[in-house]
Amino acid sequence: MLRSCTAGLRSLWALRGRREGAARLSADLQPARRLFSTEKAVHKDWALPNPSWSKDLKLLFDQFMKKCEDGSWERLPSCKHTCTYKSEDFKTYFLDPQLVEGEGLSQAQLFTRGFEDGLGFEYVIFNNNDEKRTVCLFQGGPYLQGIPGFLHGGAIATMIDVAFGSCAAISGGAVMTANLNINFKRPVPLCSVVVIHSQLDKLEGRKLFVSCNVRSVDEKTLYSEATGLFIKLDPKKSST
Ligand SMILES: CCCCCCCCCC(=O)SCCNC(=O)CCNC(=O)[C@H](O)C(C)(C)COP(=O)(O)OP(=O)(O)OC[C@H]1O[C@@H](n2cnc3c(N)ncnc32)[C@H](O)[C@@H]1OP(=O)(O)O
Repeated sequence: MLRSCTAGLRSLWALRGRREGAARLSADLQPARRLFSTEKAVHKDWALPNPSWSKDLKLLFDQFMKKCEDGSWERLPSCKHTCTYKSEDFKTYFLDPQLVEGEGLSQAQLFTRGFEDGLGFEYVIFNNNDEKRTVCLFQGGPYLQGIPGFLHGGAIATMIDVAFGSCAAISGGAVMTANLNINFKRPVPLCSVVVIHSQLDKLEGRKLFVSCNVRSVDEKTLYSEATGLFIKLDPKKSST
């Protein structure tokens, strides 16, 4: 395992070197890195394959893209600068308008998208709105190491939180994490791909109860199980 991880790291560093030219993305990948615009800015969609994605991740991505064709599943785009996930709701209800308008948020970016390709969180989330569940395909890079050769538990918790957030948002819209419970059953090898299956178990007023499991690509290894409580934000309340 360690040998394959070392090989993975070596190829990541080689990749990094190759990318230090003027063209950051290779020409053939530029169409895949779709750009889409909002009123204010142009944002890159990070939930698409890049050269650091392993064969496993690309294969699973293709399988889920196929499932999207009949509309039962949808791939969630992902921006560094929170152009998705109804960020306007959060701004309206929870942020000081001066902070929003001023320089305060100009440096802000999504924690999980703050790493160079392949070094941190590589992931894509697919939603099944009818079944109120999500699948998150996640490859944790070398900067997420905890004990040598394995992912940091905090990185796994982060990814579970993000996957849960997307799952809860299907029914709740703008939600926040109130509680997370994680059982870490097996360590996750660095640079491997895991699949996080999340589902909404119960909706009770503003409370959304979710659960998930984190498994290897072949589903033989159960790495973690978790439950979470998300609260639908109340526009009449302020968190500050
Ligand atoms: C593109 C981006 C995609 C990224 C996805 C990212 C996902 C990441 C999401 C996060 O990490 S959010 C950051 C971490 N979370 C926080 O910082 C939340 C901090 N907590 C709060 O702001 C408030 O506690 C919260 C908004 C969650 C709830 O406050 P409210 O005032 O709106 O609700 P309230 O306290 O009235 O509680 C509503 C109900 O939930 C229950 N509740 C709240 N917190 C609970 C808790 N921790 N455990 C159990 N029950 C809880 C509470 O008892 C009550 O139950 P009942 O309706 O039955 O009376």
